[in-house]
Amino acid sequence: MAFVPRLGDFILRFLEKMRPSQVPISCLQSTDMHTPDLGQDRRFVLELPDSGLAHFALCCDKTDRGALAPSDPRLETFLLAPGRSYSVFVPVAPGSGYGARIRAARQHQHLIKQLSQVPFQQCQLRRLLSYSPGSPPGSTEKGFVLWDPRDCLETERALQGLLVACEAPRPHLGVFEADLSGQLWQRQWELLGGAGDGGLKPVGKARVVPTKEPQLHPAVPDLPLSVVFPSLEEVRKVFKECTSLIPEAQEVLNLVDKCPKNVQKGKFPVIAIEGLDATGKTTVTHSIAKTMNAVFLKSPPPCISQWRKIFDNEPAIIRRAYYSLGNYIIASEIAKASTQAPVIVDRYWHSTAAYAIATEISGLPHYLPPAHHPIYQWPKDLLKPDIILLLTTTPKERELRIQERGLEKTKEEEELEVNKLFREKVEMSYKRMENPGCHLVDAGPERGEVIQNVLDVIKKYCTSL
Ligand SMILES: Nc1ncnc2c1ncn2[C@@H]1O[C@H](COP(=O)(O)OP(=O)(O)OP(=O)(O)O)[C@@H](O)[C@H]1O
Ligand SMILES: Nc1ccn([C@@H]2O[C@H](COP(=O)(O)O)[C@@H](O)[C@H]2O)c(=O)n1
Repeated sequence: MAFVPRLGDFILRFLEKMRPSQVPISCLQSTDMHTPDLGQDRRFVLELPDSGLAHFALCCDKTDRGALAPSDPRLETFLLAPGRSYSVFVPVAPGSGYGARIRAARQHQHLIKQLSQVPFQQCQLRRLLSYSPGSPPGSTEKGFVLWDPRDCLETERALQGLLVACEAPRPHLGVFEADLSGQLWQRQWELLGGAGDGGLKPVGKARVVPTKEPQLHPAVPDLPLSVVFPSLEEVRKVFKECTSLIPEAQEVLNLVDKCPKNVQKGKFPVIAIEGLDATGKTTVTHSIAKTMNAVFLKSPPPCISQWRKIFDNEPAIIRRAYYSLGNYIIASEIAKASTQAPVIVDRYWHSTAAYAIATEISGLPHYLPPAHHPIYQWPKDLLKPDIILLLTTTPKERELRIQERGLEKTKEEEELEVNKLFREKVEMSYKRMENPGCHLVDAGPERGEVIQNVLDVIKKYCTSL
């Protein structure tokens, strides 16, 4: 409660400093907040420190009370923990296309990057997703809760400065607090006007009420529009929107457009090798390519690898589109090569989809889309391999191999190392892929044995050999 006058005072000071003559007095005096009409029924999913998910709505009179769940003490425990919790959202207008979603994704990533630096290094960020039940896919909005354990003015000031400096889409800010009865509320602030107006305006407060957990993680319906694109046409649309922001996107598109479309494989077998990093894919693919006299290919292909770092640093929607396009380029190379010899591919579509699903679905592995969900299907317009092998090994063995190898790691590889749950989600997603699904191979034994096991599986299932 002490926060309210403090935030009000601060905003007064802040706005006065920014534009003394243009401070909208009405904004600064509204300490008698009302419960806003939040219009559409928006719900929120918060990833808790133990990777559980807490679901809530912001309650106004029109909230569907039938959907409310009994109280969830985890929400109070987390959002009212000593210190201060802020929520930040990047809005996306309903029905927006890829352009608006890309801008929102970049804004979200920019905020996350800034909030991992000074003076926020004492703070913690938790993923928060907002969605409207029953709305068409594409309506989820990404945000986060920033928890400042020290509740210090410096954090508050820096956060407001960061948000006020944001171009469109302008983020939404909320601050959590309890009333005297212990009820959890969110106080909401609007960023004012254009860059010249710089400031925040209190717009009201809403009760935080737990809601029932939906059957599917709310990010699932959006996956085909955000990271697991079902066709080349969809990925192209995403990348086309990127060309004005990232010139290299046009270079990638030029290469894709040179490739023949809807290609078919030749008479020789096509084998894809998949697995988490350091499970031995490169070792296996090189060795069996030699044994089988096969052509070795790798996704993403060398012709676009020079831009990989650029796209790896972009938000998921752009990063995944890059890898998807890489798969379509590789497909045309597979088509050509498989008319002459067997083809071995180091990573392909399953890598793109499994990592994407695991990254987008917050919380524990059981929140992943269930087995046989359409998201695990192979894209209809992408050349299918004859067989896909998934190399698996224990986390300990992988760690050993990573240490021994000592190469530079991608951000995702670093995450795999530290985040056991992420690793489990990638592997579980791999195992749920179907049509074609993966044949599992234990990659734990010594190299020779793994390679022999791989060759045995290929011989058993690859009838065209
Ligand atoms: N069966 C094995 N036993 C012990 N070490 C292995 C085995 N297979 C591969 N290695 C070693 O483990 C390290 C990782 O192997 P490799 O590069 O083949 O994995 P990868 O799956 O291709 O990794 P990434 O996906 O990160 O490129 C290498 O140093 C390799 O020599
Ligand atoms: N077809 C692909 C290939 C790779 N990725 C992403 O790249 C990372 C691993 O690549 P390595 O070269 O280190 O094996 C992994 O994090 C994937 O996200 C992909 O998405 N699709």
